[in-house]
Amino acid sequence: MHTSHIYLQVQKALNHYIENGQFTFTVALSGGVDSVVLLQIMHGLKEQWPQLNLSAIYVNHGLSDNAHHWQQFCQARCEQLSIDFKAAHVIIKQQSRTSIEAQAREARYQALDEYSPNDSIILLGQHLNDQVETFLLRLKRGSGLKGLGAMQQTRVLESGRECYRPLLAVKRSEIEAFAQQFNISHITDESNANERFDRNFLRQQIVPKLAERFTGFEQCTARSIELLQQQQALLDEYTQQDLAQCLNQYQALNIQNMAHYSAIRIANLLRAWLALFTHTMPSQKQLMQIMSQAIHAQADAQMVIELSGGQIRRHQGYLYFVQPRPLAVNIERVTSHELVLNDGKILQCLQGVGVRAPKSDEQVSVRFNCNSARIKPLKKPGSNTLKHWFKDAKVAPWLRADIPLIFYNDELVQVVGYFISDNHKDDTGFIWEYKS
Ligand SMILES: Nc1ncnc2c1ncn2[C@@H]1O[C@H](COP(=O)(O)OP(=O)(O)OP(=O)(O)O)[C@@H](O)[C@H]1O
Repeated sequence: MHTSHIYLQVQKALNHYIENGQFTFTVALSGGVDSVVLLQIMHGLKEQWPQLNLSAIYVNHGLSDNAHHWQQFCQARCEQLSIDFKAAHVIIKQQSRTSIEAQAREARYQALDEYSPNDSIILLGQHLNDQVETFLLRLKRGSGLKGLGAMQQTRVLESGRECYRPLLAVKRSEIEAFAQQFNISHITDESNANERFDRNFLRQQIVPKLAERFTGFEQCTARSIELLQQQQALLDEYTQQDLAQCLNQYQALNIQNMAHYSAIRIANLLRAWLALFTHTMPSQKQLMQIMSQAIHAQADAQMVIELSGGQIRRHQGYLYFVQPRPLAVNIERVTSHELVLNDGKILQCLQGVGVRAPKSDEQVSVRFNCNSARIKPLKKPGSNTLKHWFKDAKVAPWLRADIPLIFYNDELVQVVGYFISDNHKDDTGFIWEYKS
């Protein structure tokens, strides 16, 4: 076993972890030939790397009548090899929009993340043929560079934990031959034969024909995928540079800085910018709308583009992505020097240049969204409404409702972060600020 090609491939693939002192691995064990062979190889590698800390996890989706049987099979296999085993049960809530397979996959990755030991790398059994099939499925959907790049060898889960696919360069036939040679039993999922599923159709009907006609078809496709992934990585680097050029500290995009870019470069930048806030990307039509309205329209035109998860708005030469937030709640009768607002931010009252202390008959309150309240700000020519002063200070309209306003009875004495009342100014008074 130790000299077989596939064993050496896995050993080579994991070397960089071992060299960096990472010895803890969890095999995502489905009972299928790929992950069972992977488990066996990892068990073999333990002789060579005694520090290896191995475990295995089976995710029971409860979708097949056989799920329990598969779980028992995985458990028994691990007991034979003295490998720690865990079964995680997940409940798939049927949602209409996504396929049951996609939901099961998502739930599976979540469970693998949640139930695997904290410091372990999760090992997955996907191989070269899975990769080729994924590529062809994406081709059929009309994917671009990123989609055709198919599966990465490493996948980072929501928590930051790594999944790794050490068999990605190994052909299915080799894995099956290995299982046969070393008499490794495994489960066969009958649904894999059903050609109603596109992947099975490609596996059974298409890839064998292509491989018969074109020698080395799978390896050549894998080579193309590798090149596509490299080109995507390169593009990502350039995209990061563009973002750095155009983003301000509020994650708003400077329109002028990107206006001289080509249309495809702007579209790429917009997608990368939106990905900072939302998983749902705009359609091609929405993207064109953003480009024509946001970038090329009159500078002073009001603009709101609704996307799922938020709105794109333009203000003072910048594009903002505005997400729905809970309405700020007033706090009447302030008695403390530290307040927790309903969005979780903390306001504190410090001593210094600010407004005088309230008199005994003055009630302090924090209010929001009082555009018609009047104030004469320090160093401003006269008294006017808050709406006027916000405009004067170029505060984006959607940010105004979140700015805390300090009142003494019904008199506005401070607009936090912006103005203090000239009439209440005191060099040894009080000033309200956000606690960082
Ligand atoms: N029920 C399961 N429990 C634990 N691990 C699993 C389970 N099902 C699949 N895996 C892991 O995922 C690998 C890929 O399996 P499979 O190709 O069936 O999954 P998929 O997620 O639908 O595929 P893909 O991610 O390629 O679209 C397996 O080799 C195994 O490591």
